[in-house]
Amino acid sequence: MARRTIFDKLGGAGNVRAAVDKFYEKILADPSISHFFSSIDMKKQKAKQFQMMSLVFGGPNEYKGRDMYTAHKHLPLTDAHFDAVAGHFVSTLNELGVEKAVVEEATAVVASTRGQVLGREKPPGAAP
Ligand code: HEM
Repeated sequence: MARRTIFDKLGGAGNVRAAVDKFYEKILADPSISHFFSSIDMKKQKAKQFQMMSLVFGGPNEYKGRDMYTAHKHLPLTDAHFDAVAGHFVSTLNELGVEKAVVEEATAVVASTRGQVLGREKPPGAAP
């Protein structure tokens, strides 16, 4: 039997899209982080986030955006910002009724991006 990816376990593209919508509603309603998105085109951002989530969750690889280091290096982000975003991600999946083990697996993938998002780690293959 083929390995089931997190993308499949979440229920495929429709659910991942629903998760992205809910996730952004939470981010935009959170005054500790919403200002980072004030001049961002959320339609494009959601599309990129969808592609990114599909990719990290083992779904179709259609991600055309920048790596996580390059996408965030101009932003003064702290661990608190990262924790806020990661927290909204977990509550989104919980509210959608995603199984606990799948939430944990998906959260571990998001957690693995912390070093690059906060500028501490460069992407693989980057100049030192
Ligand atoms: C938790 C892990 C995170 C992931 C997986 C993630 C993912 C992404 C992706 C896929 C993009 C689009 C990249 C591109 O335009 O090529 C992006 C851009 C962006 N992210 Fe994140 N992000 C994360 C954390 C954060 C945090 C903590 C913040 C701020 C609170 C943030 C704020 C932004 C902003 C403002 C942009 C747009 C940058 C621009 O176009 O100028 N992200 N992120």
